[in-house]
Amino acid sequence: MPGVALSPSIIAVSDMSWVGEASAVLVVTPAQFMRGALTSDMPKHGQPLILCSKGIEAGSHLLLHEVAAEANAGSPIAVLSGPTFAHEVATGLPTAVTLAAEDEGLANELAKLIARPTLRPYVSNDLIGAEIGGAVKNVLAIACGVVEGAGLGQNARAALIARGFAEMTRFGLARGARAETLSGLSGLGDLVLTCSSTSSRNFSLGMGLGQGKRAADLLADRLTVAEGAFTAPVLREAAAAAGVAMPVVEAVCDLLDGRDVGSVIEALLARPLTRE
Ligand SMILES: NC(=O)C1=CN([C@@H]2O[C@H](COP(=O)(O)OP(=O)(O)OC[C@H]3O[C@@H](n4cnc5c(N)ncnc54)[C@H](O)[C@@H]3O)[C@@H](O)[C@H]2O)C=CC1
Ligand SMILES: O=C(CO)COP(=O)(O)O
Repeated sequence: MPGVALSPSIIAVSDMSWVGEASAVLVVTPAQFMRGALTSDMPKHGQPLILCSKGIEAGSHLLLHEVAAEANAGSPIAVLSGPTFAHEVATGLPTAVTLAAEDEGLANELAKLIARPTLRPYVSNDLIGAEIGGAVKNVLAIACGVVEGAGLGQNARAALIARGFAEMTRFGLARGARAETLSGLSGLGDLVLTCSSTSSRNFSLGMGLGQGKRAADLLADRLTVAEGAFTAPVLREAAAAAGVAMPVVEAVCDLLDGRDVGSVIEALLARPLTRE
């Protein structure tokens, strides 16, 4: 974000030896690189790690707080997640977020560190719920982008948000999340944000797919990460392992794998009728 100054209380580093100076570490690498970043050259000073990335680790199906606990045993862990387009936060537009830690005392302490007049953290002790909301909504945002790109209308988008939220809730509950976290800022809040704006990289990736472009070409052109593209196949596997049906997530995987939009939408709509 050229032209936007970081607060002097935040130092951005790629040289991990600086980390010792910090009172807390905001971890912001793309989800699939978090284990590597925390394992490699990061000195272990035991400060709280505040995980800001959204995803599920490929292969292990672990949530990122579980990855961080393995990679950096002994550091207290918190998750910061919610409807937060970075450019809006950076320019001081009003924003509310979930700040979750198992130890609510730690969450309260970190909330005081992070809060600003226009940035309002709400604390929680449901790490699982906070992470699943953020990871799943990225995949659903791709689906909503497809609806936009393919010109399928606003009814379809609203249906996808509601049915996608049902999928998020089923998967979240199966993995131990609490329903009220999933319907809060880091779940439904972030889902609504990213499913309705081209500011979302996931939504705009979906728009390209909806216009018939190839996923590989769209991803090759990107300078920044669209996490949903990496989360989708992992989520499909993790949902199958948990015995949870996620048809919208499966449809996104099919599109990312190159199936054509028309046949994927047709198959989604042709599933047997069922109870809400
Ligand atoms: N940009 C946004 O509005 C928000 C982003 N997030 C999440 O934050 C995470 C990062 O997103 P952005 O900063 O927007 O992505 P980005 O793509 O702009 O930046 C990612 C950074 O990670 C670095 N990186 C890439 N591979 C790496 C590796 N192997 N090891 C260490 N560093 C590596 C890149 O050089 C880059 O500086 C994602 O999980 C995203 O979902 C969460 C909330 C809002
Ligand atoms: O997570 C985000 C906002 O909360 C950013 O969304 P995108 O990664 O889709 O741009």
